[in-house]
Amino acid sequence: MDLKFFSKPPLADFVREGLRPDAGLIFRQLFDTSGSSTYTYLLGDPVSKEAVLIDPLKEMVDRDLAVVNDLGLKLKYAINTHCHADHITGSGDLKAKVTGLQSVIAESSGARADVHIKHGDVISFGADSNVINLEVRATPGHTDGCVSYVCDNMVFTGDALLIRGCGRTDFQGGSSEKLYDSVRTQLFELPDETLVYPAHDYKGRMVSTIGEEKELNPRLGLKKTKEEFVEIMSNLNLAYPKKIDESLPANLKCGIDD
Ligand SMILES: N[C@@H](CCC(=O)N[C@@H](CSS)C(=O)NCC(=O)O)C(=O)O
Ligand SMILES: [Fe+2]
Repeated sequence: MDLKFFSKPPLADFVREGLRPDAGLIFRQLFDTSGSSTYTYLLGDPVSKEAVLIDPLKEMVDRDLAVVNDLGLKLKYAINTHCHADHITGSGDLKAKVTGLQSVIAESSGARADVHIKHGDVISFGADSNVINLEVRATPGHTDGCVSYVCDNMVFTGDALLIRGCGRTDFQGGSSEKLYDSVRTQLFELPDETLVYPAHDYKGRMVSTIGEEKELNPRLGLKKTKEEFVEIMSNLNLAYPKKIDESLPANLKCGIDD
């Protein structure tokens, strides 16, 4: 086995040790089987029980809240990596169901939210003795308002970097040149062991590492020049997401029905 690609399993029975040896981090990766192949991530502090969801879906809010309730967690934020084109965010429904919950998205997305974040900001939750930080890194290119969130040895990349792929760049102000620069300067600069958790996978894969993607990503791994990447992206010929016409307007309003 090539040890270069071996990383310590991030989860011990889904409770990761290491962030704080005495406390850890509650972590769940939840998958939408209804069509969008979206991953929603639940991160929680076992001490204070404060928790956040990254990229919740409207259709899956009840599933997410069941997990949150089972674990005795209190949701503080519904955090979005970008204004999604293929599904409606669960942020609006979560706000309606969870008192005090705040929605989060990048200011540059142009979408409505309670909290607008930008590159360099830090989103914090958890107890004073176990503060869990998400560092915001702007990773535009799939959309202009895409951000990734770094939490200790994990990065939540949204649609900027997918496992052995990346987000498309043919709508929502997408730019292949920008995406290449974002991945190279903001994501590939992270340690190779950093675990990559994307917003989607269409082939059943769940996690990768920065080291793997640098070596093996067929679109923008280190062997690819920007020119080669732009050429690849201009020939993807993907069909538009089926729900784009309902998703974009709804997500610009944070998924809240007027
Ligand atoms: N078939 C799906 C949409 C698939 C798609 O376009 N996915 C996006 C991410 S959601 S905006 C993407 O960037 N894909 C990149 C790729 O290489 O697949 C649907 O109809 O919803
Ligand atoms: Fe997207």
